[in-house]
Amino acid sequence: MAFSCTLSHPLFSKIRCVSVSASSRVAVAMSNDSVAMEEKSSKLKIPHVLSVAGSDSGGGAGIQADLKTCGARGVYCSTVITAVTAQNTIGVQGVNLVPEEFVAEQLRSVLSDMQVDVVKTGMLPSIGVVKVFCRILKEYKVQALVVDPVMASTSGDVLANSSILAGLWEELLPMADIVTPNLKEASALLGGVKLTTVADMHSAAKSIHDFGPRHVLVKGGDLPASLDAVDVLFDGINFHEFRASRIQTRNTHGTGCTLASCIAAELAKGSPMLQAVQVAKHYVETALNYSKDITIGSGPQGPFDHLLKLKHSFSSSSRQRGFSPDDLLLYAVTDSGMNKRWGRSIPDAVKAAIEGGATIIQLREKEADTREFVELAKASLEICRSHGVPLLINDRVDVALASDADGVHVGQSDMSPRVVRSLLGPDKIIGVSCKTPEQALQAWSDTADYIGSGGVFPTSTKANNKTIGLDGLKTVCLASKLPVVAIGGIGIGNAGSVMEIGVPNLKGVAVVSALFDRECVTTETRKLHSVLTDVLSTQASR
Ligand SMILES: Nc1ncnc2c1ncn2[C@@H]1O[C@H](COP(=O)(O)OP(=O)(O)O)[C@@H](O)[C@H]1O
Ligand SMILES: Cc1ncc(COP(=O)(O)O)c(N)n1
Ligand SMILES: [Mg+2]
Repeated sequence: MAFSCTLSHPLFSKIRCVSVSASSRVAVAMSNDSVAMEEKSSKLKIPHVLSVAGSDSGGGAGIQADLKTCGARGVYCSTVITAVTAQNTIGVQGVNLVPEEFVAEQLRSVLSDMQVDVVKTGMLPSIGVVKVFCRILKEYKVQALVVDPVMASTSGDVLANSSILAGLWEELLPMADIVTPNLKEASALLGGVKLTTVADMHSAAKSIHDFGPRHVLVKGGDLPASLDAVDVLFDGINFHEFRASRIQTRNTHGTGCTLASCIAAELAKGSPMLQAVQVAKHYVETALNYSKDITIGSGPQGPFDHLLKLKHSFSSSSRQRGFSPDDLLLYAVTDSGMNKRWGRSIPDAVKAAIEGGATIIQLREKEADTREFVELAKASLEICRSHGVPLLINDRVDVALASDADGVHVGQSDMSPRVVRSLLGPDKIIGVSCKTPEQALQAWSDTADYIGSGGVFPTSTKANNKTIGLDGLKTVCLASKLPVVAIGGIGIGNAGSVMEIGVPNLKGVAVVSALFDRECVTTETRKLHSVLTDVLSTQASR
């Protein structure tokens, strides 16, 4: 049966809602059709966490943290909003409570229909909301309940006052599979005891366990003078300490919400509790470390980056822009053998080439073992980033991932560019070696960013490599929808003639021996750079 109501709270005074009663929905859910649908949908089921929490306008904690965390951990997240807060990095400027009846309605909407695996609570701002939540949750079967007993924001502003404590003690905690108080919340739950050491955290966990939750995790983010960030888990029999290095950062707003929702996400995937806490702890540490330098807002408590992504666009040393075909102009490909012969490390060779004007670097390492290759890539990447030059890895997608290089160049017998794209994501650069028009078209439909075409001339770096000559290069360029870099036997003497074949998508030349099998890489790169810029300015003046 449908009915409409006007919500009583000032926040919603103008809003009318239309709803369907819970009982009619249960009846529908029991029909044969929906049973069949349920069976079908369970085959494609994604783990599902329901977050019951407050909205943080600043986006770092509360509902927003839970949504991002679940998203980052590959888990679906539905939401029941208990309060709307006006919050930023300075503090909490206002709190507007959602009426209890409307919290109840949201709960029923989600729980009656959406196959929730795990429920996670954050800000439950009043005893009424705590009671409504407990009453309704008992009507539905879920796999686990994670309770983050939020009482204050990190800024010290009150989000739920001590009047909720009775509801926690008597109703909520006995239902919880895990409760995750910080030091202040643990102290409040225990009537105000002082907690200042890890030993205190152990005894607090034990005492809170007496209220009935299956597990208690006392979080030590605010433990004074502790080098590590230590959390203590008690499962009713054993204690487990989780330690992470304490990240020096202002961006700790929302760590508690994030930890709890990550635990919920891992439980929803089916992990046992100990493993869920371990993963969540590691996730928070990684996210904090990753975003320790980002600056959002001017207050003392910044949010961090749940998606481990912002660093790239905020850090001044990172690439500031996406791939541009003009990056292909002077494409330097390192060769470990040659550099070794001339007594250079790969990072030194990279630095020298960039100083001479290389516009993109590819590391082609056929000799180094994997661990060494990753280290070489990381060291080279630091140099490339500080000059705004993209760094690609030849063949090795794993090395590109491990080093966070800007992309990969693959050959026809390496991993398909489409698979590489699925592994590296939309922002990385993917290049493919192509000798024929068909291969060039395939590279485009496989989502590559550019193609390397050759060998144009015979070369010592690839024995038995069929050359395609300038005519072959031109044919491939004309067919290609992607920008092209020419490769194979190209140096200062012939780069001009290659660039002058007269096709607009030929954007540059890739060079190995002409730069690295020489005594001074910077000098040779500079010479080649001036040949190429001469060609470009002649072409521009035509
Ligand atoms: N600077 C930090 N470095 C590493 N981990 C931290 C840091 N601050 C907090 N944590 C971790 O973040 C999680 C949330 O802890 P805490 O800040 O105590 O809770 P809350 O955010 O609820 O106040 C815990 O696992 C804690 O150990
Ligand atoms: C809406 C809302 N919920 C929870 C917190 C706690 O944040 P923290 O994780 O920093 O203690 C918050 N600041 N705002
Ligand atoms: Mg905190």
